[in-house]
Amino acid sequence: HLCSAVLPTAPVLAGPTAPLFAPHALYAAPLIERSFSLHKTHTLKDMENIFQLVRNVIPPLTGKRHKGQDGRIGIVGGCQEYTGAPYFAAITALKVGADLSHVFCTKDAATVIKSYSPELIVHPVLDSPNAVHEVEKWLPRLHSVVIGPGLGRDETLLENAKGIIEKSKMKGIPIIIDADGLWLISQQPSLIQGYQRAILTPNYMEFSRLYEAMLRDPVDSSDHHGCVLRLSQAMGNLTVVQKGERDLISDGEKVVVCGHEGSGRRCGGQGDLLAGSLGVLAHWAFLAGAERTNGQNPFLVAAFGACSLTRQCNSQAFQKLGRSMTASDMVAEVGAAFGKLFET
Ligand SMILES: NC(=O)C1=CN([C@@H]2O[C@H](COP(=O)(O)OP(=O)(O)OC[C@H]3O[C@@H](n4cnc5c(N)ncnc54)[C@H](O)[C@@H]3O)[C@@H](O)[C@H]2O)[C@@H](O)CC1
Ligand SMILES: Nc1ncnc2c1ncn2[C@@H]1O[C@H](COP(=O)(O)OP(=O)(O)OP(=O)(O)O)[C@@H](O)[C@H]1O
Ligand SMILES: [Mg+2]
Repeated sequence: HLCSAVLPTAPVLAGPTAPLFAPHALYAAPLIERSFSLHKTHTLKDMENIFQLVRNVIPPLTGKRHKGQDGRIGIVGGCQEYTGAPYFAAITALKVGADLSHVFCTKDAATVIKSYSPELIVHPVLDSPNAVHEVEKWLPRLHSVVIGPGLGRDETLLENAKGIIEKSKMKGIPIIIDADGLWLISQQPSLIQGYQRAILTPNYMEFSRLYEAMLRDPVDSSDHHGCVLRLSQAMGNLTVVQKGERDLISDGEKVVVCGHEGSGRRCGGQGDLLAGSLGVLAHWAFLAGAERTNGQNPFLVAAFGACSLTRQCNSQAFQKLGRSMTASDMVAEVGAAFGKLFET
């Protein structure tokens, strides 16, 4: 069933050198041509496999677990200008299946974010003089942290985010870096370089900034594949998710493509849903380990899961609302989209 639903946008696993099939050609070719391609079996197998790998890491709802076991996620972001982004990330983490979702934001953003949702735990600490310590106290209770949605670019806040990244690394916690967190990384790549429990989720601009900072070259728009691979390698093989018409996910060894059908609508906040869902999936995949992911890098599997989920939410919300669809409408689709992709 899934095969036919996602055939035109099948994920592809490819190595850095001479892959068995050329992913670009595969995507450029019309469906009919691809169906007769020599590589059909290989592609279908990979596609089914990677969805199956996502399913493998999802914890079963057994009734024997206590609150918190399926995920306690921290979101670092939210300032005077941006209160939506951390909200979208945090609420999505809950709707994907985390038990608790914490937001660490500035004082003036906190009341606003709390008023969006009673489900979120909101800490107004990010602009306090001892912000890093205030967040550090919570780190032993968190399974993953998402740094950057709605963080803004205030120097003090970026400095605090830096301290939080350093403390999270010391604890070995998976770190998802998005939005203004990526701005910080572009200025100081060594902050995260080589930490393979980190996942970067750049959009077009964020990717260009990072790539130029690391490779000292502009992005080669005729070779997205090579660019994402090289950026991951330059960062020390952490996972990079280049968001776009197709999402390219790489750990410097492989490139996984997610071209799952979404829609033409690009409202703000979609990336925040991706970051929040990845917070949970990264924890689940990391906990499940390489055995459950069939030897594949768990973070590649988590990223593929989060990308396909976000795109499925986009597709479902768009079918209902068309052009008026916004990020909140996508949040409302998380449950059904997750069920459709991973639980049927
Ligand atoms: N409701 C909210 O509070 C939201 C807040 N947001 C926050 O806003 C802050 C800035 O995020 P931005 O994503 O705007 O980051 P940037 O300040 O890097 O801006 C990206 C810019 O690139 C442009 N762009 C995007 N794709 C492009 C493409 N393919 N080709 C050319 N230009 C392209 C966009 O129009 C945008 O102006 C972050 O803190 C982010 O989290 C966003 O997440 C959106 C929602
Ligand atoms: N052209 C596109 N076609 C289909 N899906 C897309 C396209 N561009 C982005 N997406 C999807 O939208 C999601 C968010 O990507 P996007 O590039 O909008 O992030 P962003 O700019 O960080 O968003 P945000 O407004 O939340 O900051 C990703 O899951 C990506 O797969
Ligand atoms: Mg973004």
